[in-house]
This record gives sequence, structure tokens and C-alpha cells, in this order.
Amino acid sequence: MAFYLQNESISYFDTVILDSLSLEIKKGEKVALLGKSGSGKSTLIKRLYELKKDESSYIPQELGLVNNLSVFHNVYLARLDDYSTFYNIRNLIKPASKEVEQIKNILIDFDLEDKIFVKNHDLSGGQKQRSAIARSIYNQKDILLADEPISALDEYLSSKVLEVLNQKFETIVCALHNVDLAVEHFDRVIGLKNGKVLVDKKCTELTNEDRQKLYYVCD
Ligand SMILES: Nc1ncnc2c1ncn2[C@@H]1O[C@H](COP(=O)(O)OP(=O)(O)OP(=O)(O)O)[C@@H](O)[C@H]1O
Repeated sequence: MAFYLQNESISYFDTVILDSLSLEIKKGEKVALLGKSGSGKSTLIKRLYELKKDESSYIPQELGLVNNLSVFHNVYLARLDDYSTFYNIRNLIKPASKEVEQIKNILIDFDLEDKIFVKNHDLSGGQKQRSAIARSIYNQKDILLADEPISALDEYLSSKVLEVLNQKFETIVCALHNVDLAVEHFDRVIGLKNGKVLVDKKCTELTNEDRQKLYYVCD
């Protein structure tokens, strides 16, 4: 089992955000989390990350990239803890060709290799998102927890990114706003409304009525 939540409630002051939510996510599942703005998707993803920090790559909505660093360095930061201080300082000043090659190979999948030494503040919104996605892959974890990672990408890149992420991670929980992309690329969809689960089904078992509910929660 990757995640097991039993009657999980989260409130901010007097407002209930997650309302007695129970959820099991098995290892190997690829789950799309759908819901209107404010339905609790980010709160749920943060909670899942708290539960499995060591095993998870997390892409927050705000991305967490350092503006004054290049794509290379922002991706490399994911694994600072894996290397010695000396190796990290060396890579900050003069990146080792082994690391450059490894990161470039990840960036190629996202059409971003030509931006490898461009600083984050000179990238478009979609390029920043793709840097954060590349960083999550470089991190080499089994689980991906991603909060609307493709919101700034066009349809072609969104599909490409989701295909690559599906290959690279064993288990995925990903917040999205697009029902069709969710059904096309994920095994299971969970529709949240006001911190409660409205729909939770394998994509192959969705009825027309379920789809209508999902479109409704995403409107
Ligand atoms: N730190 C916080 N303090 C107070 N309220 C918060 C905090 N974080 C989130 N909330 C509230 O919790 C609710 C759920 O927010 P959350 O970010 O989980 O929703 P979401 O479904 O991810 O929305 P979006 O699609 O806009 O990202 C919102 O009403 C939000 O205002």
C-alpha cells in the first residue's frame, strides 16, 4: 500500500478543508485528483507528502524553483543530500559533465535541453513547470505527488509530460483540472468536492454519470 488515510480531517481555523476523508492508494496506481479550485486537492497532496517524504518527489503548485539559478542547478538541487558538500560546490561553480549529461537527457523529453543553462527568471511559465517536472524525475523516487504540474502547458506537451511521468514513477497522485487528460493518462480518478470524495473509480469503469460528475467538479 502506498497510502492509507482513515477518516482524515484537516481544518484551517474553523473551516474544514478535508472532511473525514478515507482513501487507499496502492503501489503502482496512477491517480488523477480532480476538483474545483478550493476543493482541497493541494491540501490532500501536501498531507500525502508528509506521510511519505522519503519515498516521494513533490511538485508543489508554486514549483519551488530558485529564480537566480539555471535549469541545470534547479534540477540538480533535488539531490543535494545524496552528494558530498565538495561535489555540490563543485557542481555549483563548474557542473560535472556526468551531471550535465544526465540532466540534459531528462530535459530532452520535455523539449527543454537548449535552456539547460538559462536562469529560471528568464523562462516562460511552461518552461518553469517543465524544469520542476525534470527535477522530480532527477530525484529518483518511486512516488510522484504533483499539484497541477501541467497547468501552463499546451495539449501536446501536457500529453507528452504525462506519458513520461507514467514511465518514470511507479505510483502517481496528480492534481489536474482536465477530465479528458485524467481519463486518458491515469488508471483511477478521484473527484473532490468540498473536501469529500464525490467520485472514486478506475477510469475503465467510469459511467457517463460519473463523467458528468467529474466535469461538474472541474467546472
Ligand atoms: N494555509 C492555509 N490557511 C488557511 N486556509 C487555507 C490554507 N491553505 C489552504 N487553505 C484553504 O483551504 C481550501 C482548500 O485549498 P486547496 O489549496 O487545498 O484547494 P485546491 O483544490 O488545491 O485549489 P486550487 O485548484 O485553486 O489549487 C481553500 O478554501 C483555501 O483557501
